Amino acid sequence: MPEKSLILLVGGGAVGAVAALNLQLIEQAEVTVVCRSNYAVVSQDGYRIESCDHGNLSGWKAFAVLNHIPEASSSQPFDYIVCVTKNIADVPPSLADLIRPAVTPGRTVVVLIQNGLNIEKPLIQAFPQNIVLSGVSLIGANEPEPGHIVQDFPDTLYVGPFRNPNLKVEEEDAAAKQFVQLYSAGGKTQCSYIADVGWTRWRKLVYNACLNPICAITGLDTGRVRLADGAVEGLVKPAMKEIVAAAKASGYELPATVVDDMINMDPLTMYLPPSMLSDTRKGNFIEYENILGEPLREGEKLGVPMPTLRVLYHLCAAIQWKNKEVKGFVTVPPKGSSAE
Ligand SMILES: NC(=O)C1=CN([C@@H]2O[C@H](COP(=O)(O)OP(=O)(O)OC[C@H]3O[C@@H](n4cnc5c(N)ncnc54)[C@H](OP(=O)(O)O)[C@@H]3O)[C@@H](O)[C@H]2O)C=CC1
Ligand SMILES: CC(C)(CO)C(=O)C(=O)O
Repeated sequence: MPEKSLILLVGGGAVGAVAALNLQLIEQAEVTVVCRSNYAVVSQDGYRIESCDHGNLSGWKAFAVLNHIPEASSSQPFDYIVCVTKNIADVPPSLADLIRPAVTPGRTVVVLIQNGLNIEKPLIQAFPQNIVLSGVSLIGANEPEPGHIVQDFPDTLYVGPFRNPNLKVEEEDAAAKQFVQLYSAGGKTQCSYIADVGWTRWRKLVYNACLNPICAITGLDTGRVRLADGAVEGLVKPAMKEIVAAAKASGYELPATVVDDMINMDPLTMYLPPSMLSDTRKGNFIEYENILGEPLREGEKLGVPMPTLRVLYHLCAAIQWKNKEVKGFVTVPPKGSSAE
């Protein structure tokens, strides 16, 4: 019997719960899930999962559930820390600070199953001797109430290494392939190794940088955006074409059909709420800096005009600010005071 991989999965929400389930399916891995708002229900009753890949499960439990990040153990270090939180770059703590106590330098492989661009940079800077892997997920999953996970769209995960100049390419590739093997072992999901992480991320951004903010701002799911008067021609396609142009300027040629492919990716009548819409509906912070801000900054730096995305970016920034005020991260001068 090969030894089990010790996995800490941080962020036991919609995608994290399904990832934990996949990783623990055939007991090659011992998965400890770190939860926050759903900790009480998940630790007590387990997850209730309605999944197009796994069927209906009631009371599913990972090996362990925690409400804090554990300290790394010298005798039993984590082989992987799989990060499936929303990556909110403009709200502390940073992901690197969050997971730091559990990371064993030079040993733990950090896996980012998160949307967005340049998300690896702070992690490689914080953990220069650790391999950092990219996980680009095409799942459609939500958590309508704590511990209740609904997965409508099959889990397809593309894994590859973010290149860290301090490490050997062969070791990074081997770690990515090993993780693919672990994730796929249960046979319920599509998980593949993809060497070109940049291309995979830019391709996914054609969807996320455009539909996530448009849905979050309008309150419409992707089916309704497709039905709404003029939204696809006037908003979605112009935004997507700006991402395609920014990708090209960054050295990534995307397929000619990518805009239509992304618009039609989920069936219209699935009425899929992208993760950013789920967040605005719950009053959560949104991942707009990594999903929208970073590709916008990359594109504009290279001289690509991106007027649609710039407007979407500022609308998202205003939504984020509204939530920061609600949650006490910013305060406003008292009404009627002379402050500017
Ligand atoms: N949902 C989807 O269909 C898809 C999502 N993605 C990406 O996957 C990532 C995860 O998304 P998703 O699963 O939807 O997000 P969720 O909000 O459903 O889950 C994130 C989980 O992380 C928890 N969390 C956040 N911060 C901490 C912390 N400091 N300590 C412990 N737990 C924490 C959250 O807790 P709390 O509830 O307290 O906030 C929540 O349970 C994102 O990057 C998203 O863009 C990619 C493809 C599809
Ligand atoms: C595109 C989608 C729905 C999953 O593939 C996603 O990435 C999200 O909800 O953020």
